[in-house]
Amino acid sequence: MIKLAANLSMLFTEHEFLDRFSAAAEVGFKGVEYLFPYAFEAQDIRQRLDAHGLKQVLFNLPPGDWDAGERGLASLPGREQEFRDSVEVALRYAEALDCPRLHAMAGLLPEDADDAVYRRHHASYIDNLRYAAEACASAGRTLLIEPINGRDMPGFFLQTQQQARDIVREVGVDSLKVQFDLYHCQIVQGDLMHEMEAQYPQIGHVQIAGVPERHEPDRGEVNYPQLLEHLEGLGYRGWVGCEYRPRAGTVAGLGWASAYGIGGRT
Ligand SMILES: O=C(O)[C@H](O)C(=O)CO
Ligand SMILES: [Mg+2]
Repeated sequence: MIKLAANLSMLFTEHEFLDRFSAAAEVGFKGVEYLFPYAFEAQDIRQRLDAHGLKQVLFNLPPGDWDAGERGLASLPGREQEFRDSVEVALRYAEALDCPRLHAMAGLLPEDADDAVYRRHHASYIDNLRYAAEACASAGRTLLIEPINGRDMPGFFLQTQQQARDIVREVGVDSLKVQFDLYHCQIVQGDLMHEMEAQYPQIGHVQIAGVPERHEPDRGEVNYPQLLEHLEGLGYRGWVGCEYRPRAGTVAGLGWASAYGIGGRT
């Protein structure tokens, strides 16, 4: 059965962050993900996970200066030491939270990037991902890269599924996998069933949201029940992150999730 994880950066935002864990557990979630844990002491998060029987399934490496518009460090030339330091911070939190997956956001290309700039970003990306994937492998964890659409994140370095496959192959470290976000894939290229099958061997995590509004997955362009059934038929037994902004209240919008054991008060 598909295992849904609550994305606490988007769901249950009716509550303060540390109170979202109990809110998610209350409606049946067994796994949680979010953008970043770093504003909190790891033990404060760990206490919530343990108190509510939740697994920490994913979070992101530090992204650089998020408030200044940065969206990851992995492909940024000249920021290699900062990226390596971010890997160490993320691995410390992953150890404390027993989190098996870490997402390294690629970062943004300058608007006027020419081929030479693109190649420098690509070279930094490959070197940084190799370093991080080897560090994750040593810690028994998986490093993820995620194609993100250029409408939500203009200039994001990694946007297509084929680009992600090529980069995973070029890095050549088994612990590097793809975070397959079906919302982004539909916006960038569509053809979701085909892309799912092509990506399946290197899928390390899946995320979903309704397209184009990024609300609940029960509205919009994508037939998620059929896609998730197909994903399970391929043999995927990982988590599916619910990374969407509820239309009118998190719990009120969970009707679609009852098919996956979520939504009833526990
Ligand atoms: O936005 C997304 O889809 C990613 O999953 C993310 O973690 C960065 O925002
Ligand atoms: Mg995502």
